[in-house]
Amino acid sequence: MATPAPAFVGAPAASVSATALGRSCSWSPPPRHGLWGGAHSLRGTPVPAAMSSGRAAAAAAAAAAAAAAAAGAGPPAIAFPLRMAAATGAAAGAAAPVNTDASARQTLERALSGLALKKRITLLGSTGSIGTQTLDIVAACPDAFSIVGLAAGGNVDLLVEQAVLFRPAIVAIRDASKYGALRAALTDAGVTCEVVAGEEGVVAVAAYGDADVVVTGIVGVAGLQPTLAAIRAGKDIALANKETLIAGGPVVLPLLKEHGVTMTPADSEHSAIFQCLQGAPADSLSKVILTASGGAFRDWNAADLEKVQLSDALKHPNWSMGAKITIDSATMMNKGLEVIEAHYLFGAAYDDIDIVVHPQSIVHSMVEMADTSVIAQLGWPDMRLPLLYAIAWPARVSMPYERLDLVKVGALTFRAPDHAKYPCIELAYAAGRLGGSATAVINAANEAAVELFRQDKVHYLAIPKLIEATLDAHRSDWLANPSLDDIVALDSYARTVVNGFVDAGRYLK
Ligand SMILES: NC(=O)C1=CN([C@@H]2O[C@H](COP(=O)(O)OP(=O)(O)OC[C@H]3O[C@@H](n4cnc5c(N)ncnc54)[C@H](OP(=O)(O)O)[C@@H]3O)[C@@H](O)[C@H]2O)C=CC1
Ligand SMILES: CC(=O)[C@@H](O)[C@H](O)COP(=O)(O)O
Repeated sequence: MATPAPAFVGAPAASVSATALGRSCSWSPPPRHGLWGGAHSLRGTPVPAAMSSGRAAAAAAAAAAAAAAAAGAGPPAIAFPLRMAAATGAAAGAAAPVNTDASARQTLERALSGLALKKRITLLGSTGSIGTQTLDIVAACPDAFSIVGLAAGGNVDLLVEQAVLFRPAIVAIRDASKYGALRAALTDAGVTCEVVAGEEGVVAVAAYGDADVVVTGIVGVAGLQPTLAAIRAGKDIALANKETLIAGGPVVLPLLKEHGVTMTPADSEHSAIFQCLQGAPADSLSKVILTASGGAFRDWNAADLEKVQLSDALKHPNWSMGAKITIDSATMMNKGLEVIEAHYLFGAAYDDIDIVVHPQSIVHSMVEMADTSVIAQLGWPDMRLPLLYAIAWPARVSMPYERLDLVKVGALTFRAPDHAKYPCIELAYAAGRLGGSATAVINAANEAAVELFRQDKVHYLAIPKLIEATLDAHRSDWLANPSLDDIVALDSYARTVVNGFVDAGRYLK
C-alpha cells in the first residue's frame, strides 16, 4: 500500500488521446474549546491590545527570551490553557475557492474553459518529493502541461536533468554558491535558459513570465516570499507548502483577494476537502474531518517514545515524503499544522475541525454538511492525484493510475487521536485559536525544533516542549494583525528562542 518512492521520470512519456475534460494522459509507473471572550495570553493573563510591532520589538523580545533561557530562567513550565478561542476572529474568508456564489461561478467558467486545458507551470522545490511528483504528471501529460520555471535548493545535478527534459525558460538555485556550477552544467547539456540564484532568484522564478500556476513545493517558511511574489504577479497557486499559509495566513489571504488569484490545495487532506466541497452551497459546510495516519509511532506505546531515534521517526507507514514533513507526521504536528491550514483554506472555525486517526490513509479526509451528510474522498496514498487536481482544477484529467480497489484494501478503520501521546496537536489548536502572530511562531518553533532533532541535538520528546515554551515566551509580543515584516521578524524570533533554550541546556528531552 505504500506509495512508490517519488520517481523522476526519465523522459516525457508518449501522450495518449486527449478529450475535453476527460483528457487521457500516459503514465509512468511510478478537543472542544470554549469561546475565549477577550484578549488573553496563552496562560490566560491579558495580552495588551496593541503590541509594539515590527522587527525591533521582536528582536528585543528574542534577545530577552534567549537571555532568560541562557540564564536558566526561561518561561516557567506552562500549564497550557488549551481552551482559547481566536482573539482575532475567523480568518478573513477562505483562501481556497469554495462556498461562495462567486466561486461557484468561477468553478463553472473554469470547467467550461477546461475544454482547452493547457497549463503553464512554474515549480518551486522541483528537486523534492512534491517537485519530482509534479514533474511526473507533466511528463505524462505534455499536451496539457508545460514548464515555465524551475527552482531548487541546492541539487544541481537533478535540476539540470529536469531542465534538459522540461526546457524551462528560467531556473533558480537557492544556494548561490552553486550558480557557476549550474550555469556550466546547463551549457554543457545544451540548455539555454535564464539562470538565477539566491533567495531573489527563487522569487524571480516565482513571478516570471506567462506561467498560469505556481506549484509551491519548497519545504518550510522559505516558501513564503516566493509564494507572495507569485501572487503579486497574478499566478494561481497550487499549494503544497503548508508552512506558507500557516505562518503567512494573515497576509496571504488579503493578497489573494487583491490580485484575484486562486489558491488550490495540493496537501492530500485539503485536496480531499476541496473535492468534497465542489458544488456545495455557501454555508453548507458543518465540519471538516481530517484523517491522520498516526505517523511512525502510531503503534508504539507512549512509554517507548523515550527510545525514539531519528531513523525511527523517518519511517512513515504509508507515504513517501521529504524528511521534515515525515517527522511532523511522527509528532502529529503535521495534523496540527493541517488544522490551521484548513482554517485558512476553508474559513472553518477551529471548533469545526476534527482529527480522526485512519491507519490505512485511504480516506484522505471528509466533510460533514449542515444536513449531517458526511462526504469523503478516497484514493491510494499517492500525492500525484492531489497534485494533479490542484493544477487541473476543476478539470478531471484521465490518468492510467491504479484504480482504487476497496476489496484489496479490505478494512477502513478509524479511532480518536491520543492527545497525551501527541501534545503537538493541542499546541496547534491553541496557536490557531489564538490566531494573529501565534501561527507564525508555532510554525517557526516547530521548524527549529525539528531541525535540532535532525541534528541529534535534542530528543524527539523535546520537540513539543520547545514549541510550547516558545509559544509561552511569545505571550508578551503577540500581535492580532501581524504585517509581513512582523511575520518575518517573529519567525526569526521563534528560532532564536528555541535555540536559546537548547544552548542553555533546557528541554533537551
Ligand atoms: N512530500 C509530500 O508528499 C507532501 C509535502 N507537502 C508539503 O510540501 C512541501 C515540500 O515537501 P517535500 O517535497 O516533502 O520536501 P522535500 O524536502 O522533499 O523537498 C524540498 C524542496 O525544496 C527545496 N528547497 C529547500 N529549501 C529551499 C529554499 N530555501 N529555497 C528554495 N528551495 C528550497 C529543495 O531543494 P534541494 O533538494 O535541491 O535542496 C527541494 O526541492 C512541504 O511544505 C510539505 O509540508 C504536503 C503534502 C505532502
Ligand atoms: C501526503 C500528505 O498529504 C501528508 O500530509 C500525509 O497525509 C501525512 O500523513 P499523516 O496523516 O501521517 O500526517
